[in-house]
Amino acid sequence: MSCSLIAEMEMRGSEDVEMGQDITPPFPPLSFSLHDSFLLSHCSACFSPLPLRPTFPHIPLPLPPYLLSYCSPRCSSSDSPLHFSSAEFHLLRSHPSSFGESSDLRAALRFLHSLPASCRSVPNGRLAGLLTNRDKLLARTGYDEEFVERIRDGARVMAAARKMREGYGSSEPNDFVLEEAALCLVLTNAVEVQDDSGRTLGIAVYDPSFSWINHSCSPNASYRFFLSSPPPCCAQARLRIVPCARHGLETQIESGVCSISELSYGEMRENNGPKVVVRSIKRIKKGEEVTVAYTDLLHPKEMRQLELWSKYWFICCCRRCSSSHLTYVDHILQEVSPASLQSSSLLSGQDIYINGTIESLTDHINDAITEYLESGDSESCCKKLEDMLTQGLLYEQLGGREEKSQPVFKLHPLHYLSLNAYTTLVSAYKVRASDLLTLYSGMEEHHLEALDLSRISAAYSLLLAGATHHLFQSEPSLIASVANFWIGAGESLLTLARSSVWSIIVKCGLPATNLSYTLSKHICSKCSLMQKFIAILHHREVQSTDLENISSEFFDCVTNITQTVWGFLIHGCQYLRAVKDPIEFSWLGTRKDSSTRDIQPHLGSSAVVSYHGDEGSFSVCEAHTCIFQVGVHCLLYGGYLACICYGQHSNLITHIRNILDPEECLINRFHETDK
Ligand SMILES: C[S@@+](CC[C@H](N)C(=O)[O-])C[C@H]1O[C@@H](n2cnc3c(N)ncnc32)[C@H](O)[C@@H]1O
Repeated sequence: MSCSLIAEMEMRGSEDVEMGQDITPPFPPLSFSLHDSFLLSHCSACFSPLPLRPTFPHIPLPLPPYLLSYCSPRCSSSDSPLHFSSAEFHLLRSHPSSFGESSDLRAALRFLHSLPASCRSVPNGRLAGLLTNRDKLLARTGYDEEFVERIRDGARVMAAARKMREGYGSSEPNDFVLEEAALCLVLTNAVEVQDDSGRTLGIAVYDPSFSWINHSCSPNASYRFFLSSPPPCCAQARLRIVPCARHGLETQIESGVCSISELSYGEMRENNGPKVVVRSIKRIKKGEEVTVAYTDLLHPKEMRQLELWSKYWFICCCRRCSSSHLTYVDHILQEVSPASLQSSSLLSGQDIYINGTIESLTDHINDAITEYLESGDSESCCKKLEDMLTQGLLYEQLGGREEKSQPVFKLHPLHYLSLNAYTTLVSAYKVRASDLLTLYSGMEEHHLEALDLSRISAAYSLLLAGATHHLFQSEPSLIASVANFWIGAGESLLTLARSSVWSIIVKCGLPATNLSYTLSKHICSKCSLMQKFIAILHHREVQSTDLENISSEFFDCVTNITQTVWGFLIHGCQYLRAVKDPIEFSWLGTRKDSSTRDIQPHLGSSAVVSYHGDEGSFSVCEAHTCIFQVGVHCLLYGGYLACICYGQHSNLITHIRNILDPEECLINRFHETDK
C-alpha cells in the first residue's frame, strides 16, 4: 500500500455518545520519549518513577555511562533494543547539551525506526498516515529563523546518530528530508504525557485514530493516559469514532495511507509506553466532528491563537474563536480595567496604554512566578503577587504623564493572570506554612502562624476553584480544569481542618471545644452530593445527565456555607478582603465600592486567635466545622466531575478515596443506607 496524501483528516462520531464515555480503546504509542529532565528519575519504557536501584539498558551496548534507566529487567528487555537500534543511544551520547531538549528528536528517531521501508518516503506531507506539516513548518524561514534552524539542526543530529548506529563512521550525511519530516511529524502530532498529578513527563505519538482528531477551543472530548495497564472496563472500550476527509472530499480513509497494522512496532512491544484513551466531555452526535484541546482553554483568545499558529500553523475557527464578539469567558479572561477612585475622570488617550498595560501586568506576574520557581523564596513571591493583584499598575508606571489622580490598571479577579497568580499563591503559602512547622517544630506561636498561612492557601484554592467554576458555567469544556481545582480546594480545606495545630487553640482556652470529627459535621441535609458520590465510589455508572442538578445543589450548598466562613479564611489578607465571595461572583459589578485601604495584613500575629468575625459571634469551633463541610463538598463535587472526564476508575478517584479515608465510617455508613 502506498503512502500518499488523501486530504486534511478529522475524526467523527460513528454513533450518538453521551457525555463521560470512553470513545476509543487504549492506544499504545507509536513512539514516545521522556523529557530530558526525567531521564534519570523515571523509567524510559513505562514512565513510572525509578526504584533506588534501577535497571540499565541490558543489550550489549558500548561502555557506560547509560543515559537512561528502567524500573525493571522486564522494561529494560522490552525497550533497550529499540533504544539502541533507533539510534537514540547514539544521539544521547553525541548530542551536545547546548542543543537543548532532545525528547522530540529521540521520539522522531524511534518513530522512524518503526516505519516499514515502504513508508519511508514523504509524498504529500504524510508519514504512515500522519501529517508532517514539514513544508509549512520550514516555510517560516525569514521570520522564525530560530524555529527553522532548530528543525534543520535537529534533523542533522538525528541523521548523524543514525549513521553512527550503522557504523558508517562519522562523515556528515547530506540528506535529512526523512529526519526533518519525522521531526515535524512529532512536533505536529505528539502530545505531552502527564502523570496523575498533572506533571508533564514526556511526549508520545499515537496512531491516526487519535492523531487525526483536530483542535477546538470548545472541544467535545478530552484524553487521558495510563502509565500502567488500564482497568478492564477501559481496555474493553470500543472505537466509536471514524476518520473522515475534511472539506467534503469523498475519500476512503485507509486508501493511500499506511494502515496501522503495517507499522512495524520494531522492538517496541504493544505493552510499552503510556497508553491514551479519548473520552467524551459533551454529548456527541453521530457524524459530529470530535475535537480535543491542543492548548490551555483558560488562556484568552489572542494567546490561544498565537500558540496554535506558532506551534501548529493554523488559525482556529471554532465557535469560541469565530464569534463576532468575544465570548463571555474570553472577555473575562483578558479583562483589565482602569480602577481608580476617580475612574470617571479617566485621562484622554489612555487607550494607548491598554496594550502596554497587559504586557506590563503579564511581565510583573510572570516574573514573580518565575523568580519563585527558581529561587524558592515563597514570602517574596506572595508579597509581589499580592501587591500586583491589590494595587495594579499606575498610569505613570506604564509611561503615561504623572498626574495628581492617576488611574490604576488592575487585573480582573477572574483574569487568566489572576488565576495563574492564585495557583502560585496556593503553593507559596502552603510552602511557607510547612517551612515554619519544620523550622520551629516545638514552638506553639509559630504553629499558630503556620495555621494562618495554611488558611490563606486554602482560601486561594477555594477562589481558584470558584473562579474557574464561574467560567465553566458558560464554557462546559472547562470541566477537567474545574474538576481538578475543586479537588485541590477540597484537599487544602480538609488538610487545614485536620491540622493538629487546632488543638493548641483548644489548649489556649479559646471557644473551640468540639473539634472532633463527627458525622453530623459532614452530612449535608440540603444536598444529595454525598450519596451520589458514594454510589459512584462503589462502582455504579456515573450519570452525566445528573450534572445540572448536582451542580446546582452543590453550588447552593457550598455558597451558603462559604459565606459563613469566608471572612475567617481570609482574615488578615489584604487582597482576599476585596473578594466578597469566592464562588458567587455577582458582587463583581460593585467591586469598586469595596474599600480595602485601611486593612493591613497581620499574618504572624495569629489571625486565628485574634479573629472574632464581623458579627463578633463566630467561634473558631464553628469556623472549623464549616471548613470541614466546604472541604468535603468540594472534594465530592470535584470527584464527580473527575468521574465524568477521567472515568470512575481513574487514579484521581482513588486519590479522593484516600483523602476521605479518615472519614471511612462515613462512606461505609452511606454505603449501608444505600443498600
Ligand atoms: C494532529 S494533526 C490533526 C489531524 C490533521 N487534520 C490531519 O489531517 O492529519 C494537527 C494538525 O491538524 C491541523 N488542525 C488541527 N486542528 C485544526 C483546526 N481546528 N483548524 C485547522 N487545522 C487544524 C493543523 O494542521 C495541525 O497542525
